[in-house]
Parts: sequence; C-alpha cells; structure tokens
Amino acid sequence: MPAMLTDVFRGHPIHLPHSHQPDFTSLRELPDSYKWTPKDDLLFAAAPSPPATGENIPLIDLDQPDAANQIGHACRTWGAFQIANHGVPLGLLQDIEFLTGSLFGLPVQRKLKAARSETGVSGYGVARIASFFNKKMWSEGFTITGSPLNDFRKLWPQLHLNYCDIVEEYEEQMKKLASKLMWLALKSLGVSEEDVEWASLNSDLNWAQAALQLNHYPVCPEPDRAMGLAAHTDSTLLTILYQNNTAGLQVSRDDLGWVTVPPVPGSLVVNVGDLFHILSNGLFKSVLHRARVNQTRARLSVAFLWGPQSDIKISPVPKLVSPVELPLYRSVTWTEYLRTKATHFNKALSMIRNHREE
Ligand SMILES: C=C1C[C@]23C[C@@]1(O)CC[C@H]2[C@@]12CCC[C@@](C)(C(=O)O1)[C@H]2[C@@H]3C(=O)O
Ligand SMILES: O=C(O)CCC(=O)C(=O)O
Ligand SMILES: [Fe+2]
Repeated sequence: MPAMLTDVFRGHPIHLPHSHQPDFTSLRELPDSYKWTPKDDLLFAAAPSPPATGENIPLIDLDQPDAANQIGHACRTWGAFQIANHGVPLGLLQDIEFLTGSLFGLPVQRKLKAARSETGVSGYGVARIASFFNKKMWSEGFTITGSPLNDFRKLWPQLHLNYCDIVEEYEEQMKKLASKLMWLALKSLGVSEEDVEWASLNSDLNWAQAALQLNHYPVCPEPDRAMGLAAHTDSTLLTILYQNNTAGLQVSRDDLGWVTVPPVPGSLVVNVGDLFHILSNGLFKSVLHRARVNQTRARLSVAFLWGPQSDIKISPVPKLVSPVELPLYRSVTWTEYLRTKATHFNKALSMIRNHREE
C-alpha cells in the first residue's frame, strides 16, 4: 500500500509562523504584519507591469475538435488556460461554492476546532507556503485529503454528511476531468497512454490522488499593500481551479508581467503544475501564479490539486527524450517532491534538475 498524501509530512513537521487566524472582519485597518513590500516578496511589485496588451490565458471549448492542440499550445505558452463545456454540472459548482462560503462564514473558534496540525495536510489554516514569508497573507484556507468526515463533523455537527457528499461528488468529477485534460495535452505532443508506463499499467485511474484546497480572501481595507496568496507554482500534475465571480487570480508571463484571469461564469481554470513540467521534459510551463485581494468583495476559490500515487516515479516521458533533448530532470515521487517543496519552496524544481556534464 503506497504512502498516502495524508502522511506526506508525518515526521516532517512544517512550522508555520502564524497558527491562529485573526478575525478578518473586525480589522478596519491593515496591520503592519500584512503590509507587503518588494523586500517581502521579490515578485510583489518587481518591475512595473508593461502596458496591458489585452492578452489573456485562452478559454478553450472542450467540445471543439482541435481542443487537444489548443490545450497543448496553452500549456507551452502560458502553463494555464480556462475551459468551457467541461461536463461538470453547474449545480455542483454552485454547491461547492456554497459549502466553501458556509465553512469560512463559521466563527473563528469553530474553524479552529478543525485546525491543520504541523504534520498534517488536512484542515483549517494558512497556506503551507506561509512559512517562507515574513508577512502574513490576507486569506484563510481549508485543505481536504482523504475523507473530510472527521473535520466536517467538528465544523457542522448537523449537516456534515450533506457536505461530505458534495466533496465526494466534486472530487469524482474533477478526477475524470483532470485525467482527460492530461491525455489531451500529451496527445498534442504525440504522447499516448502506451508511452507512459505507469499510467498504462494502471489504466483504471488508480494511479492518481488529490487534495482539495478551499480558499477565502476576505474584503481587505488596503488591497494594494496586501497579498492574498503569494506567488507560487503548484506541485501537481494539473490543478483545476474554480473561482467565484470576483477576480483576483493572476498568472505571470515573462514578457507580459502579471495578468489577471477574469472569472468566466461556469468555466474552470487549469494550471500546469511542476510534475507535468517534469513529465513533459520542460515543454509545458508550470505557471507562476498568485491571488490579489480587493476592498469591496470577498473572493472564494476551490483548487483541485491532482497528482500521482505516492509510489509512482515521475520523470520525463521517454518519447520526449533523445540524444539532443536530454532528460532535464531526475525521477521523483509526489511525496518526495512535496517534501522538497516544503523545505526549498521555489528552488524545488532546480534541486531535481539534471546538470549537464561538461
Ligand atoms: C498536495 C498539496 C499541494 C499543496 C501542498 C499539499 O500538500 C496540500 C496543499 C497544497 C497547497 C495549496 C495552496 C498553495 C500551495 C503551494 C500550498 O501552500 O498548499 C499548494 C501546495 C503545492 O502545490 O505545493
Ligand atoms: O485563489 C486562487 O485563485 C489561487 C489559489 C491557488 O493558487 C491554490 O490554491 O493553489
Ligand atoms: Fe496554486
């Protein structure tokens, strides 16, 4: 039985500087501990963004016959895209948004009953990457791995079973969608299931696992000085993100700077994660992204973080490697990678990069 995502930090505690969440609603002014400057995050306000060109991540209709090529192109140029006609029922998206709003609307003391522990993955707390920054982020999160039953019982003594059903159904739909998207993207590179050994051996999808991250960005008194979620890449193969109707997600492109991803009702955002970058031998970009906040509207998002079972070694697909295109990365399991990320954050990819012998 492979180690589960739930156990990834057992024996590897992560010390988060701020374990107790403030009650954001009672803060009329932004405390200094939330005021970010370029010194706190080199990417916070680096060079001023070039004039907006109107360019944005593509919105891809999955019913279009050339969807695979469009996805491949988006993965190479942006590392992100939005999807329409994805097959996930609108009612389910509304249900997960309702659940997320209801969770973060609970009193702080109730939320803290389900607080994430230093060695755990699941539960309520600040984002894991908070340990790498001196300043606090203007957000709260709730991570789900495995069954949320125990945590949900603490949060909603009466309604927990209804909410568990929503999470189960949401994860089921997301799993199917994530796998479809991965194969469409690989198809654009001429790679099929037979070319990926671990996937073809387990074609019933038992090779995948996931975490669900619920995020809340409350209304903020000084949004220009605050940071909702600092710039990062996801450690996943793919992340599928649902955002409510409030903008805040930004993706980075070297030539364009930070670009805001506009919410499109009913659509979903897809991010290429670090493991897909490795699998594609660097052809797909793992997208650097962050979340900003605003002064008038609270924002909610739900990220489905999808990757392989913990015993599967991910390395560049052999078909994409040749004597001229050497493998850029050594093989790594998701567990190993998450631990590397938890220690080295944005240096994690370079730590597993192969260095050319001169
Ligand atoms: C599977 C995982 C990816 C994640 C770390 C985690 O163990 C569970 C939470 C995930 C998340 C969500 C918010 C952003 C992020 C960088 C973080 O701090 O926690 C990601 C992690 C990741 O992708 O590395
Ligand atoms: O809230 C967002 O739009 C981004 C969330 C995110 O990047 C994450 O949960 O990994
Ligand atoms: Fe992310």
